[in-house]
Amino acid sequence: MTITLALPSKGRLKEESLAVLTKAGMKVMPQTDERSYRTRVDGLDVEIAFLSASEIARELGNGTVDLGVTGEDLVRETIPDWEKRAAIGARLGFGRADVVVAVPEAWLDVDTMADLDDVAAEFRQRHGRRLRIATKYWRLTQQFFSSQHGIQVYRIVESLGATEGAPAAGSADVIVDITSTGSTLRANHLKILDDGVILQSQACMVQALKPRSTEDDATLQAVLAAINGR
Ligand SMILES: Nc1ncnc2c1ncn2[C@@H]1O[C@H](COP(=O)(O)OP(=O)(O)OP(=O)(O)O)[C@@H](O)[C@H]1O
Ligand SMILES: O=P(O)(O)OC[C@H]1O[C@H](OP(=O)(O)OP(=O)(O)O)[C@H](O)[C@@H]1O
Repeated sequence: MTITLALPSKGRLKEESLAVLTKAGMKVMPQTDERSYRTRVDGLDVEIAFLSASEIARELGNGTVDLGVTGEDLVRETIPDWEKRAAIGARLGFGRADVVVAVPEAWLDVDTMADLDDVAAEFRQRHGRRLRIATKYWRLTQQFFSSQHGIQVYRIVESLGATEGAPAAGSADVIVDITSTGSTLRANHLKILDDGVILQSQACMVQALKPRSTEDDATLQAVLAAINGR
C-alpha cells in the first residue's frame, strides 16, 4: 500500500517543501527529469506527486491525495466545508502571505470594516449600483463580509490576476487579495483596512480526512511525526 504526498511543482514553494522533507529525514528520490511530475520517498511507501498549489488544495478536498503541501488560504478557499475533509498537520513557516481587504488610499474616511459597511449601505443610492469587490477568494470574502461583519450589499467581481489594478481600471471599488511585502498594494494606491486582515496564511502540511488502510494510516502518521519533529 502507498500514500500520495502532493508537493508544489515549481518555484520557492517547491524548493522549501523539499527542504522541509529533507530536514525531517525523508529522502525524495530525484525526478527522472524536471518535467516528470512523480517520484517516491526513499524507503517509505510514499509516492510524491508534483502539482500546482491550488490543484493540491482541490485534490486534498476530493481525497485524491493523502497529504499535500499548500497554502492555508487555498485550503480554506478551494475546499467547501474544508474542516470536514482536511486537517492541517503542520504549519511550515514559509509561503507567508496575508489575505486582506484593501480600499483606495483616496477613501480618507474609510479605515475599518464598519466604515466600509457604511459605504456599502449608501453605495446604491449614490452610485446606482452595489459596491464591487474584485477577488479570486470569493469564499473567504463572503465569509468575512457576510458572516463575520454582517455586510450583505455587495457584488463580487471574479478576478483571475492583477486584482490590485481593478479599482483604477474601474472594474471594482475595493479588493480582497494576498499581500506579502505590501509593494503591489502601495504601487496601486490601495490601503489595508485596520481590521481587514482576513487570514494570515502560510504553507501547511495538510492531511485529507478519508478512510484508509491501517498500514497507510501508519505511514501517514509517520510522515507527520517526522515533519513535526524536524
Ligand atoms: N507573494 C506571493 N505571491 C503569490 N503567492 C504567494 C505569495 N506569498 C505566498 N504565496 C502563497 O503561495 C500560494 C500560491 O502559490 P502559486 O501561485 O504557486 O499557486 P497556484 O495558484 O497554484 O499557481 P499558478 O499561478 O501556477 O496557478 C498561496 O498559498 C499563496 O498564499
Ligand atoms: O505584497 P507583495 O509582495 O507585493 O505581493 C503580493 C502580490 O504577489 C502576488 O502576485 P504574483 O504575481 O506573485 O502571483 P499571482 O498574482 O499569480 O497570484 C499577489 O497576487 C499579489 O499581487
